[in-house]
Amino acid sequence: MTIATDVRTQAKAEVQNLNFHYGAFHALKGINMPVHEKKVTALIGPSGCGKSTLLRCFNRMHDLYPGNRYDGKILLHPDNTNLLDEQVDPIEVRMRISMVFQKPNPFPKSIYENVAYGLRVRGEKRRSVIDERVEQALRGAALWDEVKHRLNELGANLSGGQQQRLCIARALATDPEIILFDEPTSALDPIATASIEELVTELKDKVTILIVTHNMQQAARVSDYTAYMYMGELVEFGLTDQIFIKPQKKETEDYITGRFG
Ligand SMILES: Nc1ncnc2c1ncn2[C@@H]1O[C@H](COP(=O)(O)OP(=O)(O)OP(=O)(O)O)[C@@H](O)[C@H]1O
Repeated sequence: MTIATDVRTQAKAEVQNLNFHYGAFHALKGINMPVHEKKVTALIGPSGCGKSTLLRCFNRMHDLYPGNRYDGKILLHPDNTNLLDEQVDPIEVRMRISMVFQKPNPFPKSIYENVAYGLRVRGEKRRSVIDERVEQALRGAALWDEVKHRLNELGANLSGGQQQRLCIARALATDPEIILFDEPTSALDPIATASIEELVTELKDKVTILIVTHNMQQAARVSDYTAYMYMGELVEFGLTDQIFIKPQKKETEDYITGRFG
């Protein structure tokens, strides 16, 4: 595996010798990779290579199903917490690391309550604090101006692109350190896709981002770093410009240029 990184940026997280099993199936094999702070890292590779599996390790989603097994570490800096440690509460992990899914999935609640949800789970009861955080999160997701007069309407009444921005606002509300995006635009039209891509680029001023995408142009447009995976292994990791212009491995080049995959 080839790792070329920009040493000037700090790692927000580090994947160390990560193996993951779905029962008997060995889905991730010895993954080592930094996740740079306040940068966008794209996970790319052919269908079934393990992109979503890797993403889901970061917020311990796999804990929800029996038979799944992690080995290795994902260290979250600055406190060096190993996110995969059994002693670490997955609920706490999910407060620090939020996820935005492929299909917009607002809760069957109002726009306001969708965004307030994580704060309420955290035990926040002060209405003024919740109001302020909801507005901040909706502004952060570039949705405030479109919804400020209809906060009590159901989230599901919004367009697909707006629903995805609502899910991003919900993810932002708890002030996460990392946001995981799992193919966030694959269910959206080109205009909604462009607005989500623009948002991802703006968000990296505040938060570290990891994004799974099938769309090579999207990876090239939005990410600073790219990881190319194949059959559960990390083949190459580096600055996106380098991976797309001058990859070090032939397998990466074949995938990027469409000769394979
Ligand atoms: N719940 C599961 N149980 C068993 N195997 C699984 C499970 N989920 C995924 N896999 C297998 O793990 C491997 C990696 O799947 P994963 O969904 O991470 O790939 P991916 O790169 O995200 O693919 P895609 O781009 O098609 O979404 C695949 O071989 C898949 O069949």
